[in-house]
Amino acid sequence: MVSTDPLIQHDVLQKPIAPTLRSRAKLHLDLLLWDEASSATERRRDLERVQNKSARKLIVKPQKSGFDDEDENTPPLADGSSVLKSNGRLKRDRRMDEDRAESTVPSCVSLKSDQSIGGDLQEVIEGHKISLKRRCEHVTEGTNEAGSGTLLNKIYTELYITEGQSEEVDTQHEVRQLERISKKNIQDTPIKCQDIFKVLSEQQRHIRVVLTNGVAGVGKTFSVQKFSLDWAEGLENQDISLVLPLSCRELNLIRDEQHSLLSLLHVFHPTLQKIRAEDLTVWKLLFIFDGLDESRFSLRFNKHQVISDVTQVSSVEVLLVNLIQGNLLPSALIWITSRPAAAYQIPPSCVDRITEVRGFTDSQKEEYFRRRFSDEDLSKRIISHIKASRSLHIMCLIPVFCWITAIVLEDMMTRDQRGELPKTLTDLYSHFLRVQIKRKKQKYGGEQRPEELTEADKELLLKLGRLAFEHLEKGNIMFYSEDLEQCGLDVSEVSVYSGVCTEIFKRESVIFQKSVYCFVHLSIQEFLAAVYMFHCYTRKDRVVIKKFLKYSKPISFSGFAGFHINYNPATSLDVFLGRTLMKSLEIKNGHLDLFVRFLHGLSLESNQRILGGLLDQMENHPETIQKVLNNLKEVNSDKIPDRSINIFHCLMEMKDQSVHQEIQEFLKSEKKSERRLSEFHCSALAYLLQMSEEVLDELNLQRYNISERDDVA
Ligand SMILES: Nc1ncnc2c1ncn2[C@@H]1O[C@H](COP(=O)(O)OP(=O)(O)OP(=O)(O)O)[C@@H](O)[C@H]1O
Repeated sequence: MVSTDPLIQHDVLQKPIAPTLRSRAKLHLDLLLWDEASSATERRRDLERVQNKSARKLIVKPQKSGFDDEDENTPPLADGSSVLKSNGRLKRDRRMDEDRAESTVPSCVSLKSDQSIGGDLQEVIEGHKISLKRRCEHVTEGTNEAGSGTLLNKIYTELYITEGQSEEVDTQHEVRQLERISKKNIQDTPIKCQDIFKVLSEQQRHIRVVLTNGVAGVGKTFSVQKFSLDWAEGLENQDISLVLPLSCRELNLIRDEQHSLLSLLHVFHPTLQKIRAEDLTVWKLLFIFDGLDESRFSLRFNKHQVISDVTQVSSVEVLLVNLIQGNLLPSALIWITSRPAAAYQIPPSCVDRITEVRGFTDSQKEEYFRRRFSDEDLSKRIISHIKASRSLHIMCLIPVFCWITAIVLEDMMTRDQRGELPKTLTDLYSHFLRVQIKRKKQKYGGEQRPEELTEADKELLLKLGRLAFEHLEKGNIMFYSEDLEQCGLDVSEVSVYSGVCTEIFKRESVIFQKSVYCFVHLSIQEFLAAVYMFHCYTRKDRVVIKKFLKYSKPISFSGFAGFHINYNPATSLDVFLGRTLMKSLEIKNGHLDLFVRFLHGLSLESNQRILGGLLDQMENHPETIQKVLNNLKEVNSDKIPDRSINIFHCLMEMKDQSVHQEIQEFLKSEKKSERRLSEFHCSALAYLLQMSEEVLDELNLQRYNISERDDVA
């Protein structure tokens, strides 16, 4: 029936922020050796030539074309509703008509426009292609050592992407988004990444705005990188004149500045310094906004300044909204990627196509490992190990887990003493940290055996843990050197653990004068934060723990009601973990869920051992562990039905099989069960059924003793 594998919990990837650490090659402005004086006349001539040539077929829109009459009547700062009603819908419909006309034009016409672009303009495009290729062809995946980047094309594995949205977007928590991915009954139409702007059926109209959803670590940024590289190498989408990736993470850095669209492009794509406003109107542009979830903008589609001129200065968020709505450069294509919980920020009326990156299929998982390891024998062994462990196999649906698994298994397989294969997330992440410690030792030397930690190592890792924890609480994923200093870290210390925390945005540019750091993936930040918190608990650091738990309100825990009143960090593990769980359950978007799961996992001695002395080994009395397990099972989950699945995950992290077994028995029993299935059991049942490989012919809920509410749920 349902899998007996204890850990089927790839939902880790809830909300991470995983920076794909692209290599940021320096941009060589000197590629473009422009002679300003001569190019001006030349370019005007080119422009005229393009406009004349394509007047009949190509719609070359000056900024206000098509809507001038309306725009003139529109006050620059329009009240949202009136903008939307008087301009938004009407404009959109009219634009659609024009766009439809445009979309019937075969792509070669656009290509013709490129060909007719004169030498200087063509040179800008070529220069931009070279620069973009440099930026996209390597991936660094957690190491920022010079030259260490892998070629994207070597490791890039085709992803399973679908058109349309499989279900209503869950704005609360991405755990369920991930679970949804593995449901087998979703209607979906696969689409190739390079085709997302193509009209694929007669029913479809011109595709101007595409929104790509996908849970964290599923490969959105990689897709953007691959799309851009293929364009830059002249392989795909050559009807587009310029592909312009703008990561939201980077845009955050100029959140408080005022820019025009043109100056924004100059800042982020210095190779385009020489382009002018009129160039933008004749070229077919694609703007890619990667990682909307990471943006700190508030996109106000209902009330904003209307901008239709690429030289008009405003805030970045206003420029973004105008681009998306089509007020600014109405013929430009827009691609936005986002984790599902943040996608609601874009009104559906602005979006022509929604796609969803769903991760790797089983065969793609295998291909990933084959591509990753040049040693064929090693990749074969790794693939068969993953297949043998159902939990790992399911986790590898999400590419970032494939990456962590690959690092851990490569190390385990090439060691003499392999040890037990990781079965829980805490296991997997503890091994990941161990491998990073070992790599650091091998690289920077040290007298001890590679996995032994000195006091200085411990101190450094715990400082990183503190950084992770303090910023996790605040919801921060990026840090500046001041933040490092506040935790007693300096830049050189962080760089020795570049596989864990690393510097991003090394690009030379005026706006990036400050170095910015982040953990290689949010799940790694969550893990280190849990390591730090567990350390504070074992060291009885009352100040940190009390501060963390201070604001948590009591939730009804039938097993230990009232303990919150007299909480004392020196008391016991079960009380500490119980309070932390309560705190996490109070947070609606679940941003401490994974942290709490790791914290429960770290209470097991077996995981503490993997970390090679980083945590003080606790004398865990079996009774204490049993108390923690009992408490988890006794949480009154009726009050938190949406969140009870995380309690099940905590049990799994502690390698407790009892709930799993109970569910199995429920499923096997022929006669109607006497015992009432609680909300908690229902969540666990639903979860296990979704993750199971076996398809049930029938699930008759009437056979189970559940409340009506559960039935509806
Ligand atoms: N197509 C792919 N081929 C090979 N590896 C991939 C692929 N997609 C993703 N990965 C691996 O997964 C990691 C995370 O991917 P990526 O950063 O693209 O995810 P994301 O969806 O943008 O996540 P987030 O929402 O957290 O930013 C990459 O660093 C890489 O190791």
